Amino acid sequence: MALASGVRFAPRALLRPWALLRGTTLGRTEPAAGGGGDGARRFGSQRVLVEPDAASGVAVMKLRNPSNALSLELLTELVISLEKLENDKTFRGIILTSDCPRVFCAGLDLTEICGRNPAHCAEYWKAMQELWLRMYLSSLVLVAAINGACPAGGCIIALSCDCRVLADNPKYRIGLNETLLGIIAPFWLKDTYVNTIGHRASEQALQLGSLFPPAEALQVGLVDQVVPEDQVQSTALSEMARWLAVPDHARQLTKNMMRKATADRLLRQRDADTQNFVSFVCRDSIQKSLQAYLEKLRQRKG
Ligand SMILES: CCCCC/C=C\C/C=C\C=C\CC(=O)SCCNC(=O)CCNC(=O)[C@H](O)C(C)(C)COP(=O)(O)OP(=O)(O)OC[C@H]1O[C@@H](n2cnc3c(N)ncnc32)[C@H](O)[C@@H]1OP(=O)(O)O
Repeated sequence: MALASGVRFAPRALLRPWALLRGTTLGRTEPAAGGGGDGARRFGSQRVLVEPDAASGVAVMKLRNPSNALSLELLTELVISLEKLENDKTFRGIILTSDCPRVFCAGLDLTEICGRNPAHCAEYWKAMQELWLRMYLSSLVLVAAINGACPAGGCIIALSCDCRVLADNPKYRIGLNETLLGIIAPFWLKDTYVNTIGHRASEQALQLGSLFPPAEALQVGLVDQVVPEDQVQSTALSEMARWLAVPDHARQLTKNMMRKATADRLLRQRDADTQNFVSFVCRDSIQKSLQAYLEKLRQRKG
């Protein structure tokens, strides 16, 4: 499997991705609902459903994990689906959206870093880096159709797309709220934020752990459009058409020119970033606060 980073990254899950997917449908195709014609074959895995439309060259990728928390399995399946579409010259764009009601993506799956050993935390963080690198540098047009809450790691997934359409629901807040959980966004999340909303707005939002409701997210430039919930998909398709109207080679080279320095910064320090992450999250104090936070989330549900 070609990796965004070259040779250094080899987490067990990605060296043996199919092992994680035993019993799932990844790689199998089936007719899309209401489809059946050319390009209407969907494929997917347990946690990622892909509905490709060969005629338009656009695939809709739907996340369907509980709360779409970014578990190691979800990260792995996302990378595999992305790679599959990148390698198929039929496709020029992906609309990324959620199949879970009210949640686009709940961010890092905290159960992957709470009560786990350092080796697992390292494997998990490398998978997170890998997904970000692949999405951020993807040659395809990525449009996020954000149809639910989008905190922290969820916001990063959205920020690594080229364009964001958010449903107009005050509960669907978006932002990097790490500080409120007592954790610190690593430099590459910070860089992605700065690249999108500018330095001053990022400085404020990161320190305060702001989660922006739709109107404010639009105002600060975190999303490109806010539309009624039932128009998120159609607006994402219109945005996609606008981006696909540009010749691929010119758009791709321009994207690379804009993003490469940010990605290279992580590539240069990937191991150190992993070590920082692991030593930070494995601290007793951080483990205790992660545990308390997870407990609060579970109780809130009941
Ligand atoms: C100095 C060096 C520094 C180095 C770097 C160090 C650290 C950087 C690292 C970290 C970066 C972190 C980024 C993150 O992404 S942290 C995760 C942040 N996410 C959140 O805070 C979201 C929490 N979830 C929610 O607010 C709600 O669940 C949500 C609004 C998303 C949905 O609400 P809803 O009411 O629909 O669903 P719930 O009933 O609350 O949840 C259902 C179910 O899901 C569980 N769950 C939710 N989110 C998570 C999660 N992020 N991880 C794990 N599990 C999650 C929740 O507990 C429920 O579970 P269950 O009861 O059904 O078992």
